[in-house]
Amino acid sequence: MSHSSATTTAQPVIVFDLDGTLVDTAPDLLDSLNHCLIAGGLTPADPVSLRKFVGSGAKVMIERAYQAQNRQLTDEDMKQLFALFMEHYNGNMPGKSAFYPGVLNSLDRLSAAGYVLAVCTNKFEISAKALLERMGEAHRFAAICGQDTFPYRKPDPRHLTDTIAQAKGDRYQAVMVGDSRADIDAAKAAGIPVIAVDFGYTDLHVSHFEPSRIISHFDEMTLDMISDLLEAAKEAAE
Ligand SMILES: O=C(O)COP(=O)(O)O
Ligand SMILES: [Mg+2]
Repeated sequence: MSHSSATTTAQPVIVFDLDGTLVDTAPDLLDSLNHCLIAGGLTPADPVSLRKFVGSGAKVMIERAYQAQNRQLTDEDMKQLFALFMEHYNGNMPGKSAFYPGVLNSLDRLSAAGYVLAVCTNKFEISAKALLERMGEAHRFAAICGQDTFPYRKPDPRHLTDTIAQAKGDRYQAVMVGDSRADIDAAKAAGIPVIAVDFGYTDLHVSHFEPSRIISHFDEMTLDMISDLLEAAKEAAE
C-alpha cells in the first residue's frame, strides 16, 4: 500500500480510550446508572455487571442494564433516562474517578519524547472534555473526540482516524491504547497497532480480541514498545 506518510512530518499520535483505560470511571458510571435504574423502579446494578454494560456509551449502557432485567425501553423512556443520567453524571464528575496508576508519568514520558496525545472515547464529547478538564489534564491532549464528535463511533475505524486527523497526525504513524473490544476492533480495522490494558471494562479478557500488545500497568508501555509498533506500522503501510 502506498500513502503519504513518508513525505509528511506529522508527529506520531498516541490515541487513548478514556473509560477503563486512562481513568477508572466505573464507580461514577455505576452511581449514575443506578440513579436511573432506581428512578425506573429497577434493581441497582453491581460493579461486575457494569463491565458488560460499558463500552458503547451511556445510552447503550442504560439499554443493556434494562435488558439484563428483561425490561424494554421506549424511545421516550430512553430520552428521559438519558437526560437523568447526563444530569447526574456531569453534575457529579470527577466524583470518585481517578487516573490508573502510572498514567500521568506515562503521558509525561510520551510528550517529552515528542508524541502528540489524543483521546478517542465513546463517552459524549462534552462529558469526556469536562471530566479531563476537572481532573486538570485536558491540556495534554491535542484532540478529545467522543461518540458524537463525528457521525460514527468505535468500533468504526473512522472515529479513530478522524481523531488522529483532528490531532493533525498521520494515521499511518499512530498507536491506539484501549481496554475494550470496540477499541481493538477499531484500531485493527484502521490498520493501527493497538495496546490493550488488561484492567479495564470488558467481560472477556482482552487477549480474545488479539491486540498488538497487552499491558497490566502503564509502566510496561515503554518508549521502545511504542517505537517498535510505529516502525511495524510504517513497514506494513509501505
Ligand atoms: O463510557 C463508555 O461506555 C465507553 O467509554 P470509552 O470509549 O472511553 O471506554
Ligand atoms: Mg474503555
